[in-house]
Amino acid sequence: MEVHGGSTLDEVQQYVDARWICAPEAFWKIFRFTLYRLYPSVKRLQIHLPNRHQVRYYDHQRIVDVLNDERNSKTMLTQFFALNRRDPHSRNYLYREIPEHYWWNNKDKEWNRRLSSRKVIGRIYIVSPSEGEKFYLRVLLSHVKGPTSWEDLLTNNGTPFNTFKKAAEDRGYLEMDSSIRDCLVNASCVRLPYAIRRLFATILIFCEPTDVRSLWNEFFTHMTEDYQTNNNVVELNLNHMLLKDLNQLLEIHGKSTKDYDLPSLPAGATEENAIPSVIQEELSVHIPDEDIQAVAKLNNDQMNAFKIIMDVIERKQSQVFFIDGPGGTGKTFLYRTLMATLRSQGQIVIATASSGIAATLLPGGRTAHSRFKLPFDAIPGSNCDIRKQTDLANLFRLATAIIWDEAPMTNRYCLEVLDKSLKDVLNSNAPFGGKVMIMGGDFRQVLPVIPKGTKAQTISACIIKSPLWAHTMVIRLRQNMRSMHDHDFAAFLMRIGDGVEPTKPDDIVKIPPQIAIPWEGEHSIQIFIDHIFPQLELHGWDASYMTQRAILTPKNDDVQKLNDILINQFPGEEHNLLSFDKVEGDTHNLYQQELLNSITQGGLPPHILKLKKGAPLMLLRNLDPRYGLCNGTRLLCRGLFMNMLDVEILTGSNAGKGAFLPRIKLKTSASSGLPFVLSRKQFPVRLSFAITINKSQGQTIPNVGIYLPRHVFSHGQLYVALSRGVSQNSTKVPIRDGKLQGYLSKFAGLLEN
Ligand SMILES: Nc1ncnc2c1ncn2[C@@H]1O[C@H](COP(=O)(O)OP(=O)(O)OP(=O)(O)O)[C@@H](O)[C@H]1O
Repeated sequence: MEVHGGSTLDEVQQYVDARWICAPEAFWKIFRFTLYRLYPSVKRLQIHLPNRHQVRYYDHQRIVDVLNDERNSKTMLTQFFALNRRDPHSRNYLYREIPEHYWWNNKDKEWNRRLSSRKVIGRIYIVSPSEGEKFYLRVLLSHVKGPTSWEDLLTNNGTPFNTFKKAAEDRGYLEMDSSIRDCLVNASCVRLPYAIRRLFATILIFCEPTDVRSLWNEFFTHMTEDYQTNNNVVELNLNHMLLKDLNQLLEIHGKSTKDYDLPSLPAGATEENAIPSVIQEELSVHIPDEDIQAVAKLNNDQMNAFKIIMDVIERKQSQVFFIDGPGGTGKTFLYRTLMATLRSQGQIVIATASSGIAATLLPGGRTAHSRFKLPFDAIPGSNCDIRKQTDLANLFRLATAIIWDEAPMTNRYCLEVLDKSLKDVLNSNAPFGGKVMIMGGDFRQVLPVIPKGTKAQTISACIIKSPLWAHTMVIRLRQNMRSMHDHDFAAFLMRIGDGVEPTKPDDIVKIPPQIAIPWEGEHSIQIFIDHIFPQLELHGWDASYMTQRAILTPKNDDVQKLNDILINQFPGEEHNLLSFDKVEGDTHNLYQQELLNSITQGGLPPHILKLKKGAPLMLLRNLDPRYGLCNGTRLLCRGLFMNMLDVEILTGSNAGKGAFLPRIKLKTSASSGLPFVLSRKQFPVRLSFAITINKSQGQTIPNVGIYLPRHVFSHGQLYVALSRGVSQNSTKVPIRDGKLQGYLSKFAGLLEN
């Protein structure tokens, strides 16, 4: 609106003139009420290169005087260095954290200790990457605590650097072009050729290397070292052997060496009549001796199930089974016995499970999604990606039985999609194309996850709601073998699982006194930790100690809090490995690093991965399910480098084996609630002293702690957590002593935070 006419345009005046003040606003102003308020207040922090800060002066001042005035040499940043030189307390903070503890005295140009508890947030001014050194200075200031001078900031481990970029690179704050090569260089020092081949395949799939051929040339000898020692073979053969091995490793992710810039296998190198690798792989699954001998150990229920299933197989009939048993009744034990018996007769059993971690407990186990090539979101009408003429279809034709553990966690449509596809591939109208299908699980445990779904939606997604359920023979296992030496505990678990344990108001369950650790304040958390991880400082590197224990809690935030406490108590030198975060397609750098680094999500590794050698980890991606590297696999950190982790597998049928992990790009999913896709390049692991309850499903944890600062949030979680334990004496839950409605007792749940 233009109010003033005339040639000169005064925007400010126009705004003032055009203002309309309503009566309430007028009153507000007349009575001088506050017009705006910002809490917590935000303090903007100056950033500049050495001697490149702004200085303000009046026209009448002489430049020489301005330059000689000592006040003009002082800025928030230079005074931050000065503060760190004189005050040891401030050295615990980053530049941006300083305003929370000190206030900027502009008159004296110095940082003074803050006495009030007013909350203040510090923000360093934004610097674009195009500003070069200033940008790298900001990167350093965002990560280095307590620098005392420019020189201090430019020095790492005693080595001085002449640019901020080099100093930031040396500290591991910048992504280096050579990171993939460095990863392979580190791995080749350990000299485990099979692990280097596996790492090479993982890099091809997850790291998008640009110059594959030069990596191949450089690390060829390291990848083929064991071929040379095992066989007296010539270079060409080595080439073929390596390509074939890589092909097998890539196949699991639907890739082959042809997809990369690698030498090609000559036509004759793949024998026409050779057994296809998917079938060969199933035929060569290792059969553990203890599984073959396990038939003699089966209890009555297990033996009954074993006989019924074997009878159907021997008669070459088809049937769908569901092994229904509460946690610890030996469902996995039964599948392993069945598999060992059939496999030792040369038959093929396809072993799958709904979760990666349950799949690793079965020899040759794979996740159902990857083995059946199920669509990501199965809906009625979708199909598995199994084509009739493929080797995979032949594998299903040849298989004697299919096992699907933890089936109740799966959406019923997955089951129906598989049924439809197998009918098509096997040309049969019988359920699952006439195959013997052995599903199993426990409906007391975690059910299919329907994001933001109601209880009714969860129930209707259950497999029992599928028409296939009518064709399913349910076989029950009743005896709890996990806690068979503690009958009271087994009975308590059954009552919790069946929902018949009496509850107090707010659905709080009374916990038996042997399990309870009374909550007497924050120090009780240490007592709790000491129960589960006794003498932790003496057990760095102890794989058997680590596999025997874990703390379970419903939420990721609490997992992180407990892991932080435990890693600080763990012996050894601490290493902080930082992720490289960016927003997909953010060419204008709209999102600042601090924001991206602060994003934490269940499936993402943390920005700062605090590690010590010998500490337990958990893998967050299905890197190589055949080799036991699944989402949820527990690992032990044997060695760590800037771009490579050397780990040992702790759980599942590959326990004890080693692997190398590269940094990989992990992205947030559409359900993250973020308005952008965050891409984080980090090792796909987290610490695993503490894990979420959902990740523990299927595992036996002899010393288990359950930390419930708040109610469990989904069906079956309390039961899953408690049923990981073997007895009351080795299961611990901190609880709050409380008097509830005149009833003095101990209750699970609700610790004060
Ligand atoms: N017949 C048996 N003899 C000896 N030990 C057994 C027997 N059956 C099961 N176990 C042991 O009991 C423990 C629990 O068994 P398993 O993991 O098979 O139970 P599960 O029903 O699969 O449990 P979950 O539902 O929690 O996955 C394991 O340590 C297993 O070795």
